[in-house]
Parts: sequence; C-alpha cells; structure tokens
Amino acid sequence: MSVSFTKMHGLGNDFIILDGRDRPLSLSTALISRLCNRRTGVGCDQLVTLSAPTQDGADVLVRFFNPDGSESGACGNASRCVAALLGGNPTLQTQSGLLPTSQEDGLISVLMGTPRLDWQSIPLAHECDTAHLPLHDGAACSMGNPHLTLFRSIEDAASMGPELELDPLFPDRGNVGFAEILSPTHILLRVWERGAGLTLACGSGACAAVVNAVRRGLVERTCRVTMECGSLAITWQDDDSVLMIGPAQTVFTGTLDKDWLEDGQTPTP
Ligand SMILES: N[C@H](CCC[C@H](N)C(=O)O)C(=O)O
Repeated sequence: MSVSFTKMHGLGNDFIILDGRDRPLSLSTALISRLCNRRTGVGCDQLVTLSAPTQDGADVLVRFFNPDGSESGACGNASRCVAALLGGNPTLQTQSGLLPTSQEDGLISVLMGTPRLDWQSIPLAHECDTAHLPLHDGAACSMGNPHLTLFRSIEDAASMGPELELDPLFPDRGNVGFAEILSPTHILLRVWERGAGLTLACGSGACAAVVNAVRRGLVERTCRVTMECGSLAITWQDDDSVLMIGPAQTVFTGTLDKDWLEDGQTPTP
C-alpha cells in the first residue's frame, strides 16, 4: 500500500500532512517519530493527520503530533497549512474545538478559539496567579495546548527551554515562549516547543504571547509577532477569541517508500 503525503510550512514551522479522509491511517508512536526524523525519515516539527469530521459544522478532523510521538491539542501554523491545502474556508475540528478559517490575498486566517487562563485548564500543578507565575515571573495560558511565556531575551530559548518544558509546574509539560516587547504592537518571539524543541515559529505560542502580554499591560490587543522567518498578525478579539493571520506554503508532495514503511529497524536517534 502506498502512502502519499504533503510537506508544508508556516513561517518555517514545518509539517508532514497525511490525508486519511478516504482511507484510515494507522500510525504508531514509533512510526510518527520515524517520519518526523530529519535524517532517516521525511522530517518535520509536527505530523498532521486529516480524517473525516465527527462533529456537525466541521469539514475535516485534524490531529497534531510532535516528533516524540505526543499529541498536541492545537497547532496554529499547521492549522493555516491545512486550510491552505484544502482551499475554500474549511472549518477544522481539533481537540481544542472547531476552528473557522478564511483566506484572502494569499494569507490564511484561523480563529484559534478562546484562551484558557485558569490554572486547572492550562493545566498547572497547583493554584497560582497565571499572569504572574512563580517561575521567572512568566505568565501561562492554554490555546488548546499549554504555553508559558517569559518576557526576556529570545536568546535564552535554547538554554532555558529544555528544563522549563519539563518544569513540575506544568504536569503535561509546556511550550515555552521567550518574548521581547519591541513596541505596544510588536513582539519578537522564539519558542521552545513541547515534544519538538526549538522551532522557527509557533502559531499557538504567538497567540499565547499576545494574550499573556495583554494581561500584563505590555501590548495592545492587536499585535504583530515576529519570529525567525516572518510575522503573524494576532488579535485577541473583544469576544475573547484569538484571530491569527499569516502565510502557509506547500513545499512538495511525496510517496513513502514501501520498504522504508515496513522497516521498523530504521534508527530513530
Ligand atoms: N507549532 C505549533 C504548536 C505545536 C505545539 C506542540 N509542540 C505541543 O503543544 O505539544 C503551532 O504553530 O502552534
């Protein structure tokens, strides 16, 4: 059986997209890790699966997996890529709810839902003020996945990210954003992602950075977030939902080699 895939990226955050809408996919954690491997597999920051929706109003069911095989409830950049791949204005069914999308002038908009700010929903290990954490004076929220935002140099991401991802305050681990406030409408961001490490961009992390910076009175509700390869426009709207606008690009399509698929022995360093 041949399995085809699409390789896409949003601001350098890259994805393998497997379309299982017509034919169910069976993916073990080991196979996900092998596919995500940049040397012995295809390589990506997240693997994304599409399948038939199970909810009224949804056009497609989308799931996101990290290279370590763990599943994430949300992925902003991949959501834009899926919308671009399907075309039109598909509504995505995700673990964090139904996400409406639209497209204009080559940019994709995704309504990312409502941020969760209470400690139980993020989740945190114990009760605390989520706008002022006892952890490097950071702030936390969930965009369907847990985010810690620290207001400090983006240069600290590589050195501090690995330990903070595993901090006991975040029982499900955390994505860790390092945010420099450039102006009241502009944030510079680098994200150490849970289960993936340093990435070139993180859409849900950009949403979380704006939400957390607004809560701290550092930026306005509409804010540009610049990462390594470009910017996202984020608005924490008056109805409490977060709108994300940015690019998405197809790189190539391919077919997985049958022998590679059957060879469970391929090393996965
Ligand atoms: N790159 C994604 C986030 C992946 C999050 C994942 N690393 C997790 O929550 O485990 C984004 O654009 O939002």
